[in-house]
Amino acid sequence: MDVPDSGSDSAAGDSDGSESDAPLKGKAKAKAKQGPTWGATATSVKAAMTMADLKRRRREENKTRLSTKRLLRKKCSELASKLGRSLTHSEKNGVALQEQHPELEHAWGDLDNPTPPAVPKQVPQPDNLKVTLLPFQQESLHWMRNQEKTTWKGGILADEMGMGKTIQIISLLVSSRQKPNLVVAPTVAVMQWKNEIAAHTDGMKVLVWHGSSRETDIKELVKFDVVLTTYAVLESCFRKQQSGFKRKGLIVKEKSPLHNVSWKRIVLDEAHNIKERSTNTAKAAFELKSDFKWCLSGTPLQNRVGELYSVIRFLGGDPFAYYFCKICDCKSLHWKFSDRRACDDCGHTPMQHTCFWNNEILSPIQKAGMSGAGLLGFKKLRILLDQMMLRRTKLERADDLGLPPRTIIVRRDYFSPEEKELYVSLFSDAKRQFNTYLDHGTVFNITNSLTRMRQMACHPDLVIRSKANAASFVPDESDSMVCRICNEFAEDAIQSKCRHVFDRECIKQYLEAALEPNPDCPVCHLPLTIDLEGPALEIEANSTMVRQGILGRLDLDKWRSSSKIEALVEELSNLRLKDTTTKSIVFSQFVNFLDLIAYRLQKAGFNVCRLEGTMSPQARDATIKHFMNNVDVTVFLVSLKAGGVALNLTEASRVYLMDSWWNPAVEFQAMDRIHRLGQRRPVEAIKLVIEDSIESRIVQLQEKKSAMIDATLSTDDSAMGRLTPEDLGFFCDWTHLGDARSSNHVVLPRLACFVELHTLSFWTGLLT
Ligand SMILES: Nc1ncnc2c1ncn2[C@@H]1O[C@H](COP(=O)(O)OP(=O)(O)OP(=O)(O)O)[C@@H](O)[C@H]1O
Repeated sequence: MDVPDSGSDSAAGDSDGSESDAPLKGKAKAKAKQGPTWGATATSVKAAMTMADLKRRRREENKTRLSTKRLLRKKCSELASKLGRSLTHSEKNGVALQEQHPELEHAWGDLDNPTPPAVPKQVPQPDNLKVTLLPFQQESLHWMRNQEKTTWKGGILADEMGMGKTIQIISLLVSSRQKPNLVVAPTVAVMQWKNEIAAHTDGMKVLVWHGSSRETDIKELVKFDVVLTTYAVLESCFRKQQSGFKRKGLIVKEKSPLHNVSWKRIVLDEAHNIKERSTNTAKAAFELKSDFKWCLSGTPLQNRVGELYSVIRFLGGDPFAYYFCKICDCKSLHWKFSDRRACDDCGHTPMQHTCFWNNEILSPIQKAGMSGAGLLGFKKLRILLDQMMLRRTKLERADDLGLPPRTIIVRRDYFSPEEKELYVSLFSDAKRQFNTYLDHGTVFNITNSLTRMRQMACHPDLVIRSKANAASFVPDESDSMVCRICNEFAEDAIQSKCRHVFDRECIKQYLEAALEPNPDCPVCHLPLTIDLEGPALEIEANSTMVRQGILGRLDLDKWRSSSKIEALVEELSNLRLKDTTTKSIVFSQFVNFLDLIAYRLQKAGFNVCRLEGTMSPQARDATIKHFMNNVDVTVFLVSLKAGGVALNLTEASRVYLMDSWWNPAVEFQAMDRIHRLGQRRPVEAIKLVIEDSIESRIVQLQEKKSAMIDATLSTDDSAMGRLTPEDLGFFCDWTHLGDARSSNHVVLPRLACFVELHTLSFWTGLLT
């Protein structure tokens, strides 16, 4: 018998597919609540009915549907005449949602006269906190206490980097001392948290929950005031619990202690680590249980407005993070379609379900930019952020902070004639490949070409003498750890199912910039399956596998520097002439480039030290202390991937960014390692750009992204004016197009997240 598809006349639902493997919960309860439904589970219901019953019921349902349709049409036309324009798809969806979920009508309050956010007051310093809070920190303590009384039960503390978010959360923990609390932080920040808690509290008990011998007894964990752990450990525990792991040929599942404790508070430090909602790390965070939840990030928005969904989902924002059914009262935080055809709770199709966030904010901004429905989307986003985010900038709170000024300078240099010739040849090659791709649809690896061009702008040897290109190349054990995209020793190495090794950041870029939705492995061209958030490949302690730097492949007697390295030498030499005590940090994401810089600077008489991702935590700590405590060590060469976040390096007052990164937030994070509380000298951040290369284009993109971030996070309306509707479309989240069916091997064929990179027009513009 025919079962009518109740969804045939409705618009598409909008899952990102990210929760398709969510556990089945409350199914029976919900079904009982909804009554019999059409769809996958309808057969047994039908069997129990007589033919007459079925016909009668169908007639009744059709009647209801018709009258609902008529009602919706009427409501839509009323709204359209009120707005003076035809309704968008999302707006029609919104009308349908409100019909089934009347509470949504008031979700935004009065859009024409939004309630201004409450102004936080200063509360007295908590007695048992050993550091004196600055006035703006006393205000955030007031705000946090109040937030815990709202339906959000937490929020996002998004002060700029270096304003002391750690101490602000510690003040909350001591002001209402309850346990146990969980802090999840990047690995480099864990010891910093431990030290700050030890230094500023009255003996709070802290457990660093890391390493293979960590405590598994939940009864022991709950005895601590604060349990500190990392995103990698959180993800790994969740994976072992959900999917299990192989032991003696069998799949074993292991309970995750972190997910089986009911925490008092959970704090996600550098919460942008969960920005991709479909990753295992984000899902692992979503499944944690606590009374109150806090997110800390100086850069909560890095690429796209859509990234904010993850933190809203983590906080459990109702109704903003929920999926709603358009034809019944079903509502869920999870995308629950076990059979991919019918909702586990209500039985209606995926087409009938809509994520409130996507419908109200993301789609309108994505489709209409900053006019009409898009502008309304931005207004709603502002209202939402005002409810649950506190962000102060260093400029706004300059008086409280007493920080010296920070100047950002872009130094523009040009290639020498020889460098230019090499660059043009590389560029022509990429252009030729691109044209063949356009004409014949052949394989074209954009990321490889982009990386080569960026490396060429730093020093031609990074391309010509890369391992893959070196004439005298003899593979050794360390080659198994070379990233197959940038040909550098992979500092944060992950492996694809086809067993190729990539630097995590490089393969992310590759996937994000792909022209086709499911890009192949850039090496073997098999379908690419890789867990972007999986643990990094480990180098055994007794391994002979050490990074063979580029210097070993060069004839140093004949070696010549590059325009960019000479620009740095000039900068540092001028600085040394003025003041021998000023210390500088030099960031690059290419460790081979750091080798060349180190060689050249040592020849110029500078005493340097360096920090790389392959160093153990102890070695990192020792190197940082060496730099901080020795006056004659004036230059610290730091790999951007290893030392770009969470470090306090206030002994230095100059930062040099040697190569441009697509995401400006990464650069801001790096610059703010020195511009933070504790800094006494004026700070300068100098970006070195080769003007006649791809780098000048990257700087343009960064400016657009910064404008988008300002427009979203601040109340600065002029920032919005710097963006075109097309820019806004690019910045929105397309992850719902992704296929994230497997929780362990997440493939993210995202199309738009790399701003313009995915568009043919970008490439045509760049390569003509
Ligand atoms: N009230 C205060 N008095 C003295 N020092 C403070 C105070 N608040 C914070 N600090 C110091 O400021 C430095 C920066 O703090 P913290 O690392 O918490 O900043 P943050 O906002 O978390 O930065 P990021 O976002 O870069 O991690 C730390 O050394 C901290 O001890």
